Amino acid sequence: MIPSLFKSAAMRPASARVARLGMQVRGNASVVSGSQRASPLESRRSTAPSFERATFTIRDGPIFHGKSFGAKTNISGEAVFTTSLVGYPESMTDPSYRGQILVFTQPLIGNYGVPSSVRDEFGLLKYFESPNIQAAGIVVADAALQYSHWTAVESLSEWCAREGVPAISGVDTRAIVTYLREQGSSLGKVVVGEEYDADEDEAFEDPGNVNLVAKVSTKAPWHIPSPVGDMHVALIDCGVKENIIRSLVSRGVSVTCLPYDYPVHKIASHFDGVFISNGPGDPTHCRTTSDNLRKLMDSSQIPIMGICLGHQLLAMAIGCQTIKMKYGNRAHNIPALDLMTGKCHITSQNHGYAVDASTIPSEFKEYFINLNDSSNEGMIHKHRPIFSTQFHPEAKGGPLDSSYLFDAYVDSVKQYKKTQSSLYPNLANRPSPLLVDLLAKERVGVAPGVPLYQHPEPVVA
Ligand SMILES: NC(=O)CC[C@H](N)C(=O)O
Repeated sequence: MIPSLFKSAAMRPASARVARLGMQVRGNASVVSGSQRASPLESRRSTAPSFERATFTIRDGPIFHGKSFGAKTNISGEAVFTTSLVGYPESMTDPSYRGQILVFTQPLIGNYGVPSSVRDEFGLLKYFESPNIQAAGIVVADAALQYSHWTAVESLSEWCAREGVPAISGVDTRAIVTYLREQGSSLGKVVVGEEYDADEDEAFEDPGNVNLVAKVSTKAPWHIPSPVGDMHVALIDCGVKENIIRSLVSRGVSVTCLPYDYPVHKIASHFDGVFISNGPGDPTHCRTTSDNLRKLMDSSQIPIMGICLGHQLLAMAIGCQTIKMKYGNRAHNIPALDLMTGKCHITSQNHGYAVDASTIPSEFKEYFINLNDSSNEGMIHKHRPIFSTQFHPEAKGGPLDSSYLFDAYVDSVKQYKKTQSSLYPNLANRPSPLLVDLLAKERVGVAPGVPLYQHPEPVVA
């Protein structure tokens, strides 16, 4: 029962909230013991390794006791939850999760193992969204120690340990998520091995204070050619997912990935389109990018598409405000209504910020809205080929409902290229050395004459 003294969740002290969630309260911190919980798979395994104890602690909130099944290291970050049922390799390697401790509501994680770093016909990672795990740590109810899938090469536990990412299992993720939904996304900490002592607490690091995009964006431009078409797009890499690049390259669009703060407006005339990727953290850390986009839209009619952080940055460029959501939207089944067609699409999402739709200026209109919480899901220019979505139309792990948006973008890129080629025949068939020299001229990072490398190598943490 909620004590009548406290009118809203926000007014109740942590201990009252914790008691309501069915946790044991000790002093001003609560303890949930998961050490006796064994997953059915673990109990069937005859050579089950022994795991160290670990705790997951929410700042000013409960402590959950479980066991470590990843790297023996301690981390702190923003605790967020995803309700996705599948796709943990894709989610964990999504650069938008950088700095976040990812709590899975799906109770059993790891049962199909972890695939290899094999690349596809375009040289892109087939099963991951970036070369490394990006989430700071993971929290699951049960971690499957036995796994089975034809693509699997190692267990979730081995992968986390190899990548230096702590992971905790045997905790009540239902209680964690209930807490995060009531309190909002909170800072959290995973501590492995030692007995957690709330009195000797180290500071909780807030990734919201850091420009995470600067950490995940490419440091120098790189190029990936499309074998099936002659269009060419400049992609502002704020932490791009492999499947966004694949969605373009497979549709005949060669992609040059640029650092997030690259002055794209200065070189836009050499491209047929501009794309702004997803990425981690608070969009207001990337004002250089939104300023560049403003200059781009003022000086060119080039088609533009943005996804997630890309949507937020495009919105900032046209004067919109962004807001931090209470606990964000992270799932593969969120309904978004297309306001142009009246059709509802089931979408994949991973964001903690949103565009305040009331600040969208009159030359744009709202494109999609979220049918769960009515938040903004996209915007579109009334006359020009510019649009962006908060959800992920490229969605690796699915659903594919909104992949038609890439077709729409590529159509506008094709159209623009045709118009530009007839207006400026000299710009057609631009050789790539020109591009390298051009990129070098605008920004240090690429030496003239040196070929652009094809794909960044995995970064060893
Ligand atoms: N997936 C993304 O691009 C996330 C965008 C932004 N970092 C947010 O949390 O809202």
